[in-house]
Amino acid sequence: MNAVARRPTLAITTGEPAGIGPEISIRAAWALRAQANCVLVGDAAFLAMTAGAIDPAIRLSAVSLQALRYSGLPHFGPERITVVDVPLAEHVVPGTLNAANGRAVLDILDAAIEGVAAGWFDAIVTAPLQKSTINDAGVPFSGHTEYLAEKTHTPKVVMMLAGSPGEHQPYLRVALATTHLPLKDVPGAITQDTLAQVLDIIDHDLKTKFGIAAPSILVTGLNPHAGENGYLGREEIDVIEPALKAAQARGIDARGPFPADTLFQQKYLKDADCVLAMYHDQGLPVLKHATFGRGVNITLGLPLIRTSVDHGTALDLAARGLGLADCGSMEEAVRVAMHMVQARRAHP
Ligand SMILES: NC(=O)c1ccc[n+]([C@@H]2O[C@H](COP(=O)([O-])OP(=O)(O)OC[C@H]3O[C@@H](n4cnc5c(N)ncnc54)[C@H](O)[C@@H]3O)[C@@H](O)[C@H]2O)c1
Ligand SMILES: N[C@H](C(=O)O)[C@H](O)COP(=O)(O)O
Repeated sequence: MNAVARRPTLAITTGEPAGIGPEISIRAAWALRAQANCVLVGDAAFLAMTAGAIDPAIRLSAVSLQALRYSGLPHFGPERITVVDVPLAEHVVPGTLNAANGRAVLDILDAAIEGVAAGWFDAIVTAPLQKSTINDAGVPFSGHTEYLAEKTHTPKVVMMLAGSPGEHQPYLRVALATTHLPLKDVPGAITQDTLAQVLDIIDHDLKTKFGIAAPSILVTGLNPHAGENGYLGREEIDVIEPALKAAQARGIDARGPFPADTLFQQKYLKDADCVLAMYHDQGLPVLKHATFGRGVNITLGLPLIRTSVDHGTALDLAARGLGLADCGSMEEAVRVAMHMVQARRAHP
C-alpha cells in the first residue's frame, strides 16, 4: 500500500466555534495533509468560510453524517480535506460565546466517537472547547477527558500532558491523579484504590502506546513539602505511600511521594518517564510553563486514541481575527496521534 493510502485518518473535532479551534484545526489539517488524512468535524459552511479567509488554496469537501453512515468515509487524497458536517444552531461571532451552539459542540464529539467505532477514523484529535458554554446549554460537562470516558464506558482514565521543553532537556510527561475537580474535592478523591488504577493505567499505556519498556514514574505528594512527616497533612503517609508500595509489589516503578515544588528539576526528571501529580494545577502549570504551544494532552486508559492541544479557546485572539493563534500544539497533537496509530498498527 502506498504512503498516502497508509496515512492515518484522524477526526479533528473543531471545538468551540467562537474560539481559535476552527482556525487551528484547518491550518493543522492542511499543513500536515501529506502525513495524515485529517477529517474536520464541524459546521461545513462555517469551516469553508474560515478556510477561505485563511488561504483560498485550501480545498475542503463536505460530507453529511448520513452519507457517512450510508457509504463510509470518502477518500479524496491529500489535495483536499474532508469535512463531516455537523451544523451549528446559530451564526458565529468570533470571541463571543453562544450557549445556543453548545449542544452542537457535543454533537461534533459524538460524531467523532461514532466514527472511531464505525472504523472511519483511527483516532480523535480535539480542538479546544469552552466547558462553560456546554454547561450553559444545559448539559453538565467537565471536560473531554471525562466525557470520552463516559461515552466509551471506561470506568477510569488518566489525563496526561506531554511536551518537549527544548533542546538538551528531557521530554516531559505530567499525568494527573485527579482531573477537573474543584480543589476542595481533591483530597477526598485521592484514595489508595484511585492511585492504584491511575498508576496501572500510566504503566500500561506508556508500555503499550509509547513503547517504553519499563516506565519510571515519579509521584508528588499532595501537601506542601509532601506533608512534612505528617505535620502538614497526612495523605502522604495514609494514602500515597501505601499505594506506591502496593504498585511496586505489582512490578511498577513508581517512587515518591516527593515534594511537588522541587521535583521538577533536571536531575530527577532526566531518568523519569512521567511525573504523576495529584491535581490539575499542581502539575499542569509546570508543564505549560516549560512547553506551552508545543504540548499535547493525551487521554490514557481509553479504548481509543485521543490527543488534544495544551491550550484553551483563546477567545481574546479569536475576537481579534485570524492569524494570531499559534498552531504548534495542534500540529503536535496531530503528530502524536499519528505516531500512536502507527504504533498500534505495528503492535495490534
Ligand atoms: N483541550 C481543550 O478543550 C481545552 C484545554 C484548555 C482549556 N480549555 C478551555 O478553554 C477555555 C478558555 O481557557 P483559558 O482562558 O483558561 O485558557 P486559554 O488557553 O484559552 O487562554 C490563556 C491565554 O493563552 C493564550 N493562548 C491560548 N492558546 C493560544 C494559542 N494557540 N496561540 C497563542 N496564544 C494562545 C490566550 O490568548 C490567553 O492569553 C476554558 O473553557 C477552558 O476550560 C479547553
Ligand atoms: N485540563 C486541560 C488543560 O488544562 O489543558 C483542558 O482543560 C482540557 O481538558 P479535556 O481534554 O478534558 O477537555
